[in-house]
Amino acid sequence: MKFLPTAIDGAFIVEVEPWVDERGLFARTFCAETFAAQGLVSSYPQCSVSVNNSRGTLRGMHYQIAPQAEAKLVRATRGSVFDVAVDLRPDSPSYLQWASVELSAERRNAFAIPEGCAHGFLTLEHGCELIYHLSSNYAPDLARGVRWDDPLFAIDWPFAPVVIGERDATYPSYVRR
Ligand SMILES: Cc1cn([C@H]2C[C@H](O)[C@@H](COP(=O)(O)OP(=O)(O)O[C@H]3O[C@H](C)C(=O)[C@H](O)[C@H]3O)O2)c(=O)[nH]c1=O
Repeated sequence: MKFLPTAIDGAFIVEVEPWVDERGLFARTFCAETFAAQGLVSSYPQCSVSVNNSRGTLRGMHYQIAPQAEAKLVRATRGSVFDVAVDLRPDSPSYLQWASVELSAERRNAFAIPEGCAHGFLTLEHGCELIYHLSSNYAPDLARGVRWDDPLFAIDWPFAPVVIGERDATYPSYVRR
């Protein structure tokens, strides 16, 4: 695996290094020891799948607050998405900055996002599926969100969402801490 740094401190794009032969390929997508050596969370007790029917579906920007903040390892297993994280850690050198990566089933890449960052994505084609590895259990009472179009972050989305849920469309503007 290759770990590519991003604009967010502690967030990395994870690229696979496949072994290719006449049968196809095999690639390692996670290794606790390697992730820990990279300073990444190496334990993900929950995994989830996200199925998105239409191109232009936006989910986010979500995060959980302490004591169940989530580190996330996100990958696309069908299609491709514009995947985004925003740093909401006031003590971080990249506070309020965002980073994006095109995750796709074809590239088999992933986005490793630390605790304290909001996450969201915009699907770039119909029928996109994502797999999430999460470092904390789901805690709806601790779930929070920020606006995908908050001018404070100024995320440069490739195009406006076509499908977005009521909750995601109505988060309040973020207040700098
Ligand atoms: C996130 C989650 C949801 N649920 C239940 C709660 C709802 O009844 C249903 C749909 O949840 P929600 O609308 O919050 O799903 P998304 O909008 O896709 O949320 C996710 O999308 C953004 C982009 C993320 O980064 C998070 O992983 C997560 O917040 O699944 C669970 O049971 N467990 C979970 O971990």
